Amino acid sequence: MEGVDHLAHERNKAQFDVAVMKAVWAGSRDAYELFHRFSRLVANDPEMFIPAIKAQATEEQQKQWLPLANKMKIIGSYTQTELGHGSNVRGLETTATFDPKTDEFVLNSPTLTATKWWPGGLGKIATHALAHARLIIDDKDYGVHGFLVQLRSLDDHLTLPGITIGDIGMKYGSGAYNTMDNGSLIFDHVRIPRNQMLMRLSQVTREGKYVPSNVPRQLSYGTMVYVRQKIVFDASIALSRAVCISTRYSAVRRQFGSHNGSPETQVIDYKTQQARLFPLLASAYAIRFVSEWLNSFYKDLLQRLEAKDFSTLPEAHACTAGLKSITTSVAADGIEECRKLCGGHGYLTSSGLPELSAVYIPACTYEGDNVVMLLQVARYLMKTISQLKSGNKPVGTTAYLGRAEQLMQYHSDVLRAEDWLKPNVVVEAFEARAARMSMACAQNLSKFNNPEDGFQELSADLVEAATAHCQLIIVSKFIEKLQQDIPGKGVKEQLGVLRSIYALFLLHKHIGDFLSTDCITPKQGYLANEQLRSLYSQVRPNAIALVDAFNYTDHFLSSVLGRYDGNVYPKLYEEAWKDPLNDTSIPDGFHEYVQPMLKQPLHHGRL
Ligand SMILES: CCCCCCCCCCCCCCCCCC(=O)SCCNC(=O)CCNC(=O)[C@H](O)C(C)(C)COP(=O)(O)OP(=O)(O)OC[C@H]1O[C@@H](n2cnc3c(N)ncnc32)[C@H](O)[C@@H]1OP(=O)(O)O
Ligand SMILES: Cc1cc2nc3c(=O)[nH]c(=O)nc-3n(C[C@H](O)[C@H](O)[C@H](O)COP(=O)(O)OP(=O)(O)OC[C@H]3O[C@@H](n4cnc5c(N)ncnc54)[C@H](O)[C@@H]3O)c2cc1C
Repeated sequence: MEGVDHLAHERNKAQFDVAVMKAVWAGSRDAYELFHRFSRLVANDPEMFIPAIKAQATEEQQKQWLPLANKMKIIGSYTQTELGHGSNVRGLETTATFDPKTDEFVLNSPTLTATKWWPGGLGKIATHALAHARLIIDDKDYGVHGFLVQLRSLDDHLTLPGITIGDIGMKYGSGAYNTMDNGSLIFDHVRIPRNQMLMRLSQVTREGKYVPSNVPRQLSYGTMVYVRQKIVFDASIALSRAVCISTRYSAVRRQFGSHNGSPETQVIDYKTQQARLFPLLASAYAIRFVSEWLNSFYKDLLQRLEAKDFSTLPEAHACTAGLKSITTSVAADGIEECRKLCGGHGYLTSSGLPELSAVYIPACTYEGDNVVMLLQVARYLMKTISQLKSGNKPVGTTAYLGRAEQLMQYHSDVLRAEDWLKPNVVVEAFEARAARMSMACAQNLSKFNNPEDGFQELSADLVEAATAHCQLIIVSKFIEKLQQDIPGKGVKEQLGVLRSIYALFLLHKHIGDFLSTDCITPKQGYLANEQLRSLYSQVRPNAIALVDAFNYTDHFLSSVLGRYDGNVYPKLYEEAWKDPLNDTSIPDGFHEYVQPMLKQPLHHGRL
């Protein structure tokens, strides 16, 4: 039935002010208003190229290139990865050799594996590339630097001499990511003026002298820090979108449990459905709040960099790399779980979930493979621990390691299930687990003569320690969020329930870590699980309102199952009838191929 809200009875159960929760989810009332207006107007517009120019170009270069890029007079592609190397940026093979006679750089791809491979926009549309290449002067290799290279004519869009470009072909699934022209590029001695090397961090003079910067060389990786923190925000959108679909559908879908003609049970009332769905709902909120914090940390970093204060750069790298890894993995796995939570209909394109999954899963790989990113966090943790001996007091997200001695003595004092609702009880357990896992790695590393050998050998443990550290950050930031003044009837209470679900679900999932590090006893683990079950019951009446608070339009969700009005079945049927296969009752090829088979005479005794 059109116009009827089939989920109204669910919305009436809500015990909190949904309008206020919408503003909390959006970040502020203003952000909510803005999102509300614009989400109805615009689609996602991924940035690549422009942040890199801002980070790596001199002011003069920015004045020349940014207006062109902003006004779309040129279209840029962030061209870093090659066929042979993606994670190992220092291993890139493309060369940019300085020619002092002509005051130019000569870009060249010396091997097949030096072919640029993957950059978005490169295959068909980009006019320019921010190409990463090894700077060579007088046969000396100065490592990877960024160069602005024109690829195609601005008159007829044909590729310029010495440049071979193609699209790298179809990607996973048949979905929207295939509309992105990820490309391949070979340079054959392509010349560009010297001033097209991005020279904010280091310069090459007219005489061919390399002038290294007096700022950390890691600043050249600044674009990745910027994009990774944006990806954390995107993870909250992708996961919440899938959770919204599967929560609404779980309230509509009924299976079993009818007594004397009463309606069957809504699948959202099955405890197994709740135990799979509600941690994802809580994770969406948790990722949202940590992304809010990460963004403010990043803005603070930018202000410091302006003032030549580089002190928080290593932490910013560790946080953006680690949170990018954890949140994209949770979102990608969560989307797949949401598909399963919708049963068979979840596999239909019209559910919106297969498309969302196919588009989202590469987030675990692009902008840094998730395992490689966690290894970067582990390096940061090991470095922090190694500096404890010299009296360096860690700050920020590693401050707890400064209390390592105390945390090594910690034993949880939880006696009753409700004790697990206390934020300090949860934080202490997560801190102790993370500290003990990192300290154990550091201790094992010290047994190796060569630290790099040790790092390789222990890398699986190091990844787990880094995971524990990142989960501690997310739990802590959720708790800090709730220390803010949040108005609105019941809003803070609901967020408190979600915070506890998020933390206790992680504890349940990683119970092996908590037990093997002796932070909690098996009995305390059991009590945490008992508390978790009761939290699921508390979230149940609010589930629909909590996903309504994401404020997603039906257009944005693109899902028959996730419709706001819950009118699923008629729309599912209607959608199926739009399939071109249903345009005719007899399929193409039937008369040529199938009918002759059907008309073959049956021989006696055999088919
Ligand atoms: C249905 C419709 C649906 C619609 C939804 C639509 C949604 C669509 C969304 C689409 C978005 C698409 C976007 C795609 C963008 C992809 C772009 C890319 O992948 S571009 C390509 C991206 N490519 C990648 O991400 C490559 C990944 N690889 C890397 O990042 C690096 O090579 C590495 C870090 C792994 C190693 O590097 P290496 O040099 O060997 O490093 P060492 O270990 O030797 O460390 C040296 C020192 O540097 C330090 N440091 C390191 N990094 C940073 C940093 N960022 N900052 C600061 N510092 C950093 C490090 O801590 C260490 O410090 P210290 O100890 O000395 O103090
Ligand atoms: C959809 C998509 C869009 C992209 N867009 C762009 C773009 O616009 N511009 C651009 O330049 N690039 C782009 N990329 C490339 C992307 O950044 C790289 O693919 C990514 O950084 C991973 O690098 P890789 O492919 O070399 O993986 P590899 O490093 O080869 O990873 C393969 C396996 O090796 C493991 N591994 C690698 N190193 C280590 C290590 N040190 N220790 C332990 N395990 C390790 C990884 O965990 C992984 O399991 C894109 C990629 C995709 C999928």
